[in-house]
Parts: sequence; C-alpha cells; structure tokens
Amino acid sequence: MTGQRFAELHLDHVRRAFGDTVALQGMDLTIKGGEFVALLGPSGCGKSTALNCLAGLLPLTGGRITLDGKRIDDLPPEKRGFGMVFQNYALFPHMSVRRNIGFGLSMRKTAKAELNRRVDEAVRLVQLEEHQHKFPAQLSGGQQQRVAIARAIVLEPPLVLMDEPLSNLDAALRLEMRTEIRRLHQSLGLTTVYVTHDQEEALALADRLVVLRLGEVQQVGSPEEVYAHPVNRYVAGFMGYRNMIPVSVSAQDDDQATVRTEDGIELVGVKREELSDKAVAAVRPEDFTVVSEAGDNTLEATVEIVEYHGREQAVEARLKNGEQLHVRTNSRLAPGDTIRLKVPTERVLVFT
Ligand SMILES: Nc1ncnc2c1ncn2[C@@H]1O[C@H](COP(=O)(O)OP(=O)(O)OP(=O)(O)O)[C@@H](O)[C@H]1O
Repeated sequence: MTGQRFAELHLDHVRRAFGDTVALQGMDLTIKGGEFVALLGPSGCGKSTALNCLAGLLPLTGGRITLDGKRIDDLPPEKRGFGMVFQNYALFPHMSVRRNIGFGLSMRKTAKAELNRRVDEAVRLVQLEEHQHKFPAQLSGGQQQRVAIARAIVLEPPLVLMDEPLSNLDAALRLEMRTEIRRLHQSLGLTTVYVTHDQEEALALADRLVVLRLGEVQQVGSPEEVYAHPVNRYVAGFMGYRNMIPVSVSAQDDDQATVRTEDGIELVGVKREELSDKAVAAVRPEDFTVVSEAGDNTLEATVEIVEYHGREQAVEARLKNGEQLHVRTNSRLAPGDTIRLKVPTERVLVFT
C-alpha cells in the first residue's frame, strides 16, 4: 500500500479570514512527497484552519495551493482525495470495523476482490485483525482511532491530514498510538500533515515542524533545528525554554551577548537576534546545575516548591527581584533553601 506520490505541494501566501479575524496571515510552505510535517502551535494559532484549507473544507480568502504545479485550492474536498483523521473519530456506529474501513472504497465502486484485499491489508497494518468484525462501540478509544487511520490510508491518498488525532486518548495510549503513526509513516511513506499543540508529539513524529503563532509562521525546520535553535522567544517558549529572565544588555558581538539580570548577576549567552538594551535570557529548567560556589553564569535563588518526579525533582525557585524560576534537578532540595544555579553559556539564549 502506498499513496499516489507527488513531488511538491505548495502553499503560496495562503490566507483565511473570518470577518475581522485573520486566522491565517499568508502562509508559505512547500511540502515534499513522502514528508511528515507537523503544524504546531497553541489553541487559536490557525493550525486547524490551515489543515481545513488544505483539505478543501474551507475556501481561501487569499493565496493559492498547487500540487505539482496544478492549482487545487478551487477543487472540492472529494476531488482532492486527501485522507483525513480527526480527534473525534467520526466512525459509522452501525457498521463493522471492516465496513467502516472499506466504506470509501465501496463509494468509489472498487471491485469486491480488490476491496477485500485492501481492507485486509489496512486491518493488518493497524493491527486490528482480532477486532475487524466488531462495531465501533465495542472498541476502546485507541482502537477506534486505528479504524479512523485505516479508513484514511486504505484509499492510498496522496496526502493524509491529521487534526490532533491523539488528543482524546489517555497518556499511555497516546504514546502507543504515536509510535504506531510513526511506524505506519515509515513503512508506507504517506505524505502527512499533522496538527498538534503538543511539542513533544510534533518533535517525535515529524520530519519538519512548522511553528505557528496568530496565523503566522514563526519557524520551519527539522525537530533538531527548532528544538536547539529557536528563532525567537515565542518558539523558544514552545520548545521548553520555560524561564524567560528579563535582562539588560551590556555587550554583544556577532554570536554572544553579555547581559545583566535585575539582581545584578552577569550572564553570557548565545545571541539569537539583534538586541537593544532590554532582552530576555531563555533557559530550560533542565539546563541549570545546582552548585555550591558563586561563579560565572550563576544565579542565586530561594527554593519555594519541590515536586518529586522520580529520577529528578521539579523545583520552583525565586530570584531576589521576585522573578520565578523553573528548575529540574536531581539534587535534593527543600523549600526555603538558598541555591546557586549555574548554566553554561551555550544553554542561555538571548532574545529581544
Ligand atoms: N468558523 C470560524 N468563525 C470565526 N472565527 C474562526 C472560525 N474558525 C476559526 N476561527 C478563528 O480563527 C483563529 C484560528 O483558529 P483555528 O481553529 O485554526 O486555531 P487552532 O490553532 O487550530 O486552535 P485549536 O487547537 O483550538 O483548534 C482563531 O482565532 C479562531 O477563533
């Protein structure tokens, strides 16, 4: 089973407004055949709008979408023939798993033998052999979502669109299905656009991430690029830089910035943007080390809350000026402790 491969799907300044609300502000993106692309961002950033524009469920209010050079944004959804998987599985309750999966093929008047062969294969791919004669109500959420995925891939669509497909599942199932989706993508190579607000899910699944904010693309890149080199404080915040410490800038060259916290501590960090006097130093909670001595790039804080998380503790601490810090550490700490937190220069990103 493979999708009909295309070379390039191109979104050219795709815009969608609802009255005065601009949900998508001119999105440019090229998706290559076989790629797994995740659209990532918080609620309201425009990711479902982008997906629905691709599917043909929402007309554009500007721009164009082309598939190998042919314009498709004026085609209705059925003419585009993309597979869709939503968070509510939208299965037919009165049909068995097999009939649900084969429904699209029977609508296309696929010959019986061919239909059965393809349904068998899809059932096997999503590992539902034992459940294929049951009805949706007799299945768990994860199994229902497998049916929804099988129903989309059985049509061998050129593009599979997934809108938060795992968000109704519990944490353990979500992880299991995530691996399942990755496995399916690796074995079938179906071009996939996957919408999620969960950065971990996006990092784990996608070949490329598109980070959106208020309908605008902030960064496009591989998981490694976006995780290690976020382009601005917004993307950094989304990629786990929970600490955004307000600082003033004392010096900067091409690569580094020397900054001072409101407590008067000097930090040297990686300069990610041209800076004026005021900036933020972004640090991940796990990049602090608790040390005993004052020294370079070392903040002083008071521990407020300690949560035990197995191998390490999640600590909330406060700088002298009242700024809250999030720290992850395997040092044993207790509320009220005064601690010194060292962070290496390459782990401090300085943004405007
Ligand atoms: N049918 C609509 N009518 C009016 N405004 C809409 C409509 N659909 C979306 N919007 C607005 O467009 C913006 C983007 O919405 P969209 O659903 O694409 O965001 P999202 O990132 O997918 O969020 P969520 O994860 O909550 O679904 C929001 O401000 C939303 O309120």
